[in-house]
Amino acid sequence: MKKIEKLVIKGMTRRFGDATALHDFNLEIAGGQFITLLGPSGCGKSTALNCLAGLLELTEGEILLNGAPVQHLPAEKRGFGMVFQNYALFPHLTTQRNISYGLEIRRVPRAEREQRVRKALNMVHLQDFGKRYPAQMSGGQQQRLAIARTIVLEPSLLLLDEPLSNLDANLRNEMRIEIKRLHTELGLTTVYVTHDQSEAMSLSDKVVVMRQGRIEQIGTPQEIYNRPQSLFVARFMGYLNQFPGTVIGRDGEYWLIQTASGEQFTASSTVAESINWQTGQRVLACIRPDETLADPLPAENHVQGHVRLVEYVGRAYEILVQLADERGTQLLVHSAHAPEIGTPLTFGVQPERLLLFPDDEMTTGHTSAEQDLVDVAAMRVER
Ligand SMILES: Nc1ncnc2c1ncn2[C@@H]1O[C@H](COP(=O)(O)OP(=O)(O)OP(=O)(O)O)[C@@H](O)[C@H]1O
Repeated sequence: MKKIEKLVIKGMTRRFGDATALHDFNLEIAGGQFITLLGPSGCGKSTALNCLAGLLELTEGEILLNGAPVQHLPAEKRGFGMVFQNYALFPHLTTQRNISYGLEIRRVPRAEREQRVRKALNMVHLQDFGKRYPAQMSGGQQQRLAIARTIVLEPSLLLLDEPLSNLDANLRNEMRIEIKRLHTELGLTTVYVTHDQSEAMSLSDKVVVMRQGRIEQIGTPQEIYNRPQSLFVARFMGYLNQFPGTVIGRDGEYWLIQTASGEQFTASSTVAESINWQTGQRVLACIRPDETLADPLPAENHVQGHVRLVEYVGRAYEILVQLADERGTQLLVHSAHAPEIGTPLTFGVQPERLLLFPDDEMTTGHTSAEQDLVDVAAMRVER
């Protein structure tokens, strides 16, 4: 199979009638990389993957495999392997036959076939399950079989569409490690679709965050996590707390903001347009709950409120803090200690972890699918 040196996707667009499911998708993938497409339901992740796989025709754009266009090739001629969310196993074939089927179609000689099936079974730790039928195996085993069936064909590109979504939390973690191991050991190039940010963070060399059929941000997990370039990406990365303020000045790389109740904070911004911000710019200041500091309290950037709820979330207490502002803002804070309900609480946040985004309709207007995400955040705060 042709190894990937470079896969370049240029202006990939897919429309269904009047609706654009994918718009001007551009991405470069180097051989050996693990790429994740991350975003909420309906943002176009599967459409992008299916276009890459050759299961959907592109309305516009190009896919260049080592410089040669492949967008007009049928799926089977691209040499890519796809693992589907529902596994798509053959129920009437044993594990061995499920794996060997693709090799039979390709007329691989019997001896080589048997040897490759054995190797694939070992690779996914299913060597003792060769004679079982899919219905006789657990969800995790079926998932491993789906992967084995694909990698036995030595695909130049492995495409995985939410492969862990049908598994319970423990198995998901186990299989996540398994997928990364196979990717590394076999030197695969992988494109993985998920709506789970922790999966994207732990697996990827590069994360592509998508929203409404468009790419919102591309970066390493560290870049996406620490330097989200829009409020949408920030929320997706767990910056659930937000409160409004106004820019009142600049201090080197930091911004000085003031809330409606007169408190001042030093904060950062990862948004490119922030270089044009003037005094008076309305902003939303965002903090991840696990980046708030109640004990020890930092020297500056203090927020004061009252404890409304306390919940142990393992390693820390998650505290719902009610601020005294007229908007009734509630924030989630993490602390090593559990305070009494109703008591005052002061916490702080380091200026580089308090991120500012423009507070306008463009950044706060959400589609219904995105609203689900926002609702999840809101639900946590409403408890
Ligand atoms: N065959 C189709 N006909 C019409 N619209 C479609 C079709 N397939 C997808 N869409 C639309 O395109 C958009 C993107 O869908 P897609 O399945 O790519 O999203 P997704 O991010 O993979 O979502 P999920 O995580 O829910 O699978 C959605 O609005 C969807 O309704």
